[in-house]
Amino acid sequence: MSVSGFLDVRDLSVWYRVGSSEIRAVRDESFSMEKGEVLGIIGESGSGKSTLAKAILRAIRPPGRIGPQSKIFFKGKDLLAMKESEFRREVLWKLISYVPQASQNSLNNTMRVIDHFYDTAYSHGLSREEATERALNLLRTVRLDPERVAKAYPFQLSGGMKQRVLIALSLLLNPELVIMDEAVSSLDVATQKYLLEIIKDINKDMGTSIIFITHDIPVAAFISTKMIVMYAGEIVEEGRTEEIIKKPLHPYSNALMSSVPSIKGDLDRVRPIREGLPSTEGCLFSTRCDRVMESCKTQHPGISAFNGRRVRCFLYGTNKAG
Ligand SMILES: Nc1ncnc2c1ncn2[C@@H]1O[C@H](COP(=O)(O)OP(=O)(O)OP(=O)(O)O)[C@@H](O)[C@H]1O
Repeated sequence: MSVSGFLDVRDLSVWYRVGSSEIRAVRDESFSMEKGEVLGIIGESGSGKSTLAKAILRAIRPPGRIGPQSKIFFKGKDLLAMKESEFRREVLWKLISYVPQASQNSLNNTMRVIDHFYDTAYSHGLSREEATERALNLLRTVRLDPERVAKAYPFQLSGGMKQRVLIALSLLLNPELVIMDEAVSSLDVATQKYLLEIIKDINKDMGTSIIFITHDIPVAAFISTKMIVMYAGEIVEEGRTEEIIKKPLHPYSNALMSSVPSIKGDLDRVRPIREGLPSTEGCLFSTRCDRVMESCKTQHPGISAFNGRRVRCFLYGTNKAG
């Protein structure tokens, strides 16, 4: 697979310990991202999307662990090999920042909005004047009234406004990559649309690259230029968003697209995804796949290149059965 020189994730595995057993949340996955892209990561709940993001942010805490062979390069720097203090000083917020899942609750109701900006600014050596100027500009960028909102307390703002504050905050140190985890999920549809347009403008006008994690296919279709589809900790398909939306190749991607009315056809053609747990043998999706073959039940498919995409399925590429 190609190497971008921007973000290159190699052989990433993440385990969590639950009681006496371990869950493999990301299974030896590799992918790249180019500067300026909006990379959408989609998949059902529990497919490993947030874990992937947390690994890039070095936020997997024991008893969770990252496999020793895993590498995450950002502009050539091996993030997992850095000292924790160096990562916090040189990378977090400055190069890579994030808007966490359920993030509206991450603002402190006893602090004014501007104080949240000061907190991050001080820890990175930015003066109060500089922080104020940047904060007001960023609040304007996310289409908030800067003077009024800066002085407000989070509990005085609507959900959509709080989310915009968090996006502004994530941009304070002008990072090159922002990871947004379910950034619009808790909002009503009209507010979602408004916020997605703001995020698109940030990508276009500021050149900020974005990893956008969502289980919402229409949202991913609207915002992303490239897409990764995850199932049970594996990347099952990767390619340009418009191509995956128009013609999903992997049976799981196809099932996802067919489960959404606004993406493919009318309501009569909406099909819920067949229920079932990931298989413990062969292809993980074989228990739910409507194109399952005998080989899928015993052999595990690797991911292979096919028509400008990568697909993990025996129907395509060098994996193709027969
Ligand atoms: N801290 C944790 N301890 C134990 N298991 C975890 C932990 N965090 C995630 N998991 C498990 O790892 C797997 C992947 O979870 P993850 O949150 O990455 O998925 P996701 O696709 O982001 O789903 P969601 O949108 O629901 O967060 C799931 O089986 C989940 O239960």
